[in-house]
Amino acid sequence: MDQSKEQRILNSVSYNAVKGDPESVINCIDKYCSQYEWAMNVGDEKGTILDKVVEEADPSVALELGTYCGYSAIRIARLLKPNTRLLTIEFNPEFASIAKEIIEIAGLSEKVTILEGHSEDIIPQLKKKYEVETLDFVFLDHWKERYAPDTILLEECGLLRKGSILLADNIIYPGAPEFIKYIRSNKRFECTSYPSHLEYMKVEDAMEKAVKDPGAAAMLF
Ligand SMILES: Cc1ccc(Cc2cc(O)c(O)c(C(=O)NC/C=C/[C@H]3O[C@@H](n4cnc5c(N)ncnc54)[C@H](O)[C@@H]3O)c2)cc1
Ligand SMILES: [Mg+2]
Repeated sequence: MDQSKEQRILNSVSYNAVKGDPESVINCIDKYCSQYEWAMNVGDEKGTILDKVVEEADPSVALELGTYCGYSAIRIARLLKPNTRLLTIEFNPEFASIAKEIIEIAGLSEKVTILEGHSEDIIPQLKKKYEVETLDFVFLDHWKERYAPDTILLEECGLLRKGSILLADNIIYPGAPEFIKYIRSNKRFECTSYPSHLEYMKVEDAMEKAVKDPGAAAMLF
């Protein structure tokens, strides 16, 4: 049976990237996906926006929804301080195992925990099973119709605090209209849109940042 695209991405990383060097893994995936096979990694243009928001959040505990091949997990984890961690949820077992190997090649296995399963099943386990108090940063990049229900679920599970930062990919393409409607009409979130382009393409796309109760957090300091 011939290999999947994701397996071919792993092959390229395994052959071309410098072990233990996250930047070389990021560059290798971007090169492969822009030259040979398009894949739904956040990519370098939107990845730069992701980097900036992660640096702003400076998270102790970060969550990603939709690991895929681990590209954005590596972008996030490479910026995390010592003794901080990224939890990333992925329900496709093949993608989870490929991501695990790619994250290992980047030398970031200590900082990243891949939680295999559906976000709607795992989010309610984060506090007790994964010892999460609250999440400082959440990157949403899974099925777009799950963005809104999972944001509501994060709230219901008491996982968001004053100042928690959410960042959502693909607000224009494929689009996440229910999420945008929910988050922009929710007084407790301050939203910012970052226009960009679909990974490896000239198609318009955007990312949306939503900060929970920003004023309150600001008043604390
Ligand atoms: C045909 C076509 C192709 C690409 C595009 C453009 C385009 C561009 C992009 O940046 C995109 O992010 C996307 C996109 O669809 N992303 C969906 C990403 C899913 C990954 O997350 C996993 N997953 C999905 N739901 C869950 C869930 N509840 N719990 C746990 N894991 C989940 C899946 O297992 C995948 O690993 C699409 C538009 C149209
Ligand atoms: Mg995406």
